[in-house]
Amino acid sequence: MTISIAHLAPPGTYAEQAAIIYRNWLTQVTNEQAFLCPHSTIPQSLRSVSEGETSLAVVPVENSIEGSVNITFDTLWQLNNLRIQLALVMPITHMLVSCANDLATIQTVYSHPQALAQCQKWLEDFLPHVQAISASSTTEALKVLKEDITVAAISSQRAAQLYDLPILRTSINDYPDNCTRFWVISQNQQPNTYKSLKNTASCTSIAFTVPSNIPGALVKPLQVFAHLGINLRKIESRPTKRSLGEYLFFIDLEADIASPSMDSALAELCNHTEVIKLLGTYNVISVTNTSI
Ligand SMILES: O=C(O)C(=O)C[C@]1(C(=O)O)C=C[C@@H](O)C=C1
Repeated sequence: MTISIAHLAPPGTYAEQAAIIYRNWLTQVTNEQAFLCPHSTIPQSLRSVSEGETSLAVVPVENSIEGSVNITFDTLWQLNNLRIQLALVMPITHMLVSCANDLATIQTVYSHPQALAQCQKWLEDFLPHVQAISASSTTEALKVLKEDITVAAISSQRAAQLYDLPILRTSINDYPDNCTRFWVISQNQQPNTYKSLKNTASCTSIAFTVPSNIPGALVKPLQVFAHLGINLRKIESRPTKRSLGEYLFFIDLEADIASPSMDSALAELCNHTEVIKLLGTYNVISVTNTSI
């Protein structure tokens, strides 16, 4: 079987880098060949898995400076047949890439909105008068840089090398320990091939809506976890998009779905939620750590 892995295009994105790291691991442990499938957007990457065009997608979920990648959460809620297989935490070090000789020449900086936000203070301090323009990825604007020395992009060192472009400033992210969490997503009902080798998962992610906008509507589902001693790692709300002030909730829990306490929690949660979706049970690994 040949495995295909969808990720955000074009070449050089951080999502591609995460997909390459995951592919190398997969080939090493399963002996299966895997190839990368670039897609123009994160929703397109996820839809390609949902529709069976690709086996897997590697998508960004959360950044240590800027927080959640909302489009990933919104798309996962909309598509019903996807499961998280693994989480990868990857260090992110942004470069200012440009053919200009100095900062004074630059008039425009392009990057993905997440990357622009991760370098917001640096941009205010060192390029206060430039126009920051959102692009569909950190590498989208790199192809125009050789034609215009007034333009810069925020990208990775690997991307600068791939496009043979000079780096004007290194490590421009506002906090040095910047990192992004990616999820490896497959269709549900997959064998454990795509997961880490450990027998138990350290994390389970779910999403739900609550029955109505009444006092205690969110407390009740949260109390289920408190009573069963299940620790919450993260909670995120997103608008349902149906009406203003109506939310759905994404929760990461520190427990394997197969544990007895999670079994009880899921049964109990059905009494306090309107729609509930299991997003996956998986392990979290750091890509600097080779122990997956
Ligand atoms: O544009 C890219 O290079 C991406 O892979 C997207 C993305 C993101 O959406 O968070 C991934 C990691 C970084 O946090 C910045 C951008």
